[in-house]
Amino acid sequence: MAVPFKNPMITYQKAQDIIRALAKSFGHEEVALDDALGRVLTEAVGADRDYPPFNRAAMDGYAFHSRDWEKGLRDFIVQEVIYAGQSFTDNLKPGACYKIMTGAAVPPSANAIIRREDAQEEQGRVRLIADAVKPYMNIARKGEDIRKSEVIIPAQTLCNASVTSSLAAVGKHKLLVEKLPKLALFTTGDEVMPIDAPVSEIQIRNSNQHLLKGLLNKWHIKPSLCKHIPDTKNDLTETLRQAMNLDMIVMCGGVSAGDADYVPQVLEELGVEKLFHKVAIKPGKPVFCGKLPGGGIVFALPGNPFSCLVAFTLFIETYFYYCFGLQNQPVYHFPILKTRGKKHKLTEFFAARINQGTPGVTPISVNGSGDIRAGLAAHGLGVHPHDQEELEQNTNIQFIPFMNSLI
Ligand SMILES: Nc1nc2c(c(=O)[nH]1)N[C@H]1C(S)=C(S)[C@@H](COP(=O)(O)OP(=O)(O)OC[C@H]3O[C@@H](n4cnc5c(N)ncnc54)[C@H](O)[C@@H]3O)O[C@H]1N2
Ligand code: MOO
Repeated sequence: MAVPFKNPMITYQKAQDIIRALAKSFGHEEVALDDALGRVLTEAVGADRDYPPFNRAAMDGYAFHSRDWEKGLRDFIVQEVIYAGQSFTDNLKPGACYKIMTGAAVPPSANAIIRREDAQEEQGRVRLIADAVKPYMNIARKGEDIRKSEVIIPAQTLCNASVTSSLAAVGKHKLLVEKLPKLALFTTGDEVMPIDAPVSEIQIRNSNQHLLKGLLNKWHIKPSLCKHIPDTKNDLTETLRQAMNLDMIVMCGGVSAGDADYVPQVLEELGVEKLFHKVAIKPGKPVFCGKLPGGGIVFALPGNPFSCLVAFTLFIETYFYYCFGLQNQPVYHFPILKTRGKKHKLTEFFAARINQGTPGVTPISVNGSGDIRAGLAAHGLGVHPHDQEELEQNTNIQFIPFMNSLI
């Protein structure tokens, strides 16, 4: 009798291609600048005026006209004191200067500033000391940074503090951002207990719920439904049914080959179209991904904590990068600082840390994908390609940083 045909596992690159092809925006919404950190801007923002908007004093000192200096004048009458935010009263008379503060607008009759440290002021007069004077020295000229209407922040930018401060500078207090998906987060397993409940020797605590909440939170996504589901087909069916119309379901556990691993079967019974189940990676191999009947997507991740972290990083993050119109998930190349072996034919992802001294990454040893310390101290995942038995010390490897781990 013929041996039943076993589907070959797809590569993680192929799985990522499938996910990218399905990615879509969840729509746009307007938010106040105060709520924009961590969100993705959907509109390009231009300068509302020239920057600096006026000729700005870059130093506390004395503003005068270089013409007077060229005529050999070194002693000036202090005609007026100008503070930041304050307008001047009169144009400079010949032989006069302004005492001016950093950030103040330099009047048109002055075109150079000598620093306070390079001047001697006494009784309304000042002696200015400099080897040479060039027009506009110590003055930031109107429009020299940015011209009015010039785009300063392109669309599809992730808002960090530098972005929100630039938006604030141009008066953009309301902005259009990508909407976040409506998402359900489910963990599964009869042995998995709430973290504040007593645990017997053969039970474990629900650490993955916190792992996944934390990973989602980096994208500012809060699940609208968050539940733990026991390992029965009935419980799974009833709970999953409530989430079929959401944009996304993220779940973990119950996806491999055990007698109680009902997740893929129940999802398909509820009308989910399987996109892939099992990818040629370690850890994370049993990951499942499917299309919800309502148009959303479901990711069912393996239950082992490190498998869950790896599958989230490779597949769910890829999905978010594309849905939010960001560039590809970054992949860096670094020398590996310690030789690393592997005995199987799958692509392996290992926790790794960027070194602070010698440039490179150091693998972090853990005792397999069930080790609860798996992601501790890691900045991201090193990639050990399927066809290489050994990654020799100092060879360049691919490194996928965890979202926001490098800043
Ligand atoms: N016959 C086979 N058995 C297994 C295979 C296989 O290919 N054939 N794959 C193995 C691999 S690889 C993985 S990974 C696991 C994944 O299994 P499941 O996704 O079905 O997950 P569970 O069996 O439910 O749990 C695995 C492990 O993780 C613990 N767990 C589950 N949920 C949580 C949680 N919320 N917080 C913390 N820890 C959790 C669970 O107690 C188990 O120890 O399957 C292998 N088996
Ligand atoms: O691949 Mo499983 O994801 O090793 O434990």
